Amino acid sequence: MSEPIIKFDKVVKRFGDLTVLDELDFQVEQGEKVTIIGPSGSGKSTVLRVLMTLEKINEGVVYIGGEPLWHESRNGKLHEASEAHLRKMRNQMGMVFQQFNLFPHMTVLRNLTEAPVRVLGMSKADVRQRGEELLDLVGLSDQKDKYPHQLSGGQQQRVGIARALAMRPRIMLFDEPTSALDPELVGEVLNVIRRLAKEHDLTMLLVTHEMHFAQQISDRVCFFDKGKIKEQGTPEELFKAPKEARTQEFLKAVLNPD
Ligand SMILES: Nc1ncnc2c1ncn2[C@@H]1O[C@H](COP(=O)(O)OP(=O)(O)OP(=O)(O)O)[C@@H](O)[C@H]1O
Repeated sequence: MSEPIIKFDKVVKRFGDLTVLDELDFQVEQGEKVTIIGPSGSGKSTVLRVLMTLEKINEGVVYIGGEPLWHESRNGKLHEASEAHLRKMRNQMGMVFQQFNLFPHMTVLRNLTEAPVRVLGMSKADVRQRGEELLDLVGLSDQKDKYPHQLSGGQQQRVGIARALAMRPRIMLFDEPTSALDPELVGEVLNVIRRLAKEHDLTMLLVTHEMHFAQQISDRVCFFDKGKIKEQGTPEELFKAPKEARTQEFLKAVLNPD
């Protein structure tokens, strides 16, 4: 098998005395769609935030496409990465947050074109065309001249997805992308992610509380508990025949809350 596109090698992340990632070993293959599920506080979002270089790690090494994320190799040794290295590595990833984080003073299309022009130095014409294609992909071609406050939460989140894709990432990270939405708007966002997963060769890593969706979309589901992967497998294996008592208990609680 080729080199994993994401690899966590004994990664430790602490906040003060609290160990949030506990010598975590975790890998994602190129093109794989992986979902992380688990109880609140188990470290799920931290995995994504570490990848997006929003949280530093304390120990271990994270690799993206075989290259250390938080380190640079000099004279055969790993040293703390420079800001330029972090920026280069971060540009390989796109992240969709719970809160959509759109630029409020920019139109929908400008939200998509701003960073590719400014950060990647792409031509305005190319970026505009790509932006329009992406708005088509998320079903919002007719909204391109509106401002974020004129859109529903579901529409804003679809712009958030298109905006992340506009940076041409190799890896898409989704951090509970529907948890801030009214229930009737969840479906339209999940549909867009489902379509992306099906039609594109992107590597996708998702944290979600939507178990049914995780089941449908994932090649692999990882159950996190206390900063480690307690159990992982295909959706079929994990949801239909979980082996660990902790996984069984968690799934029972979330699938049959009453
Ligand atoms: N900046 C921070 N400072 C201190 N503690 C933090 C910080 N960020 C996260 N934590 C703590 O780290 C732990 C793991 O957080 P994380 O957000 O990764 O959990 P999670 O599994 O995604 O949970 P949830 O499902 O509730 O979002 C939690 O106990 C959280 O309170």
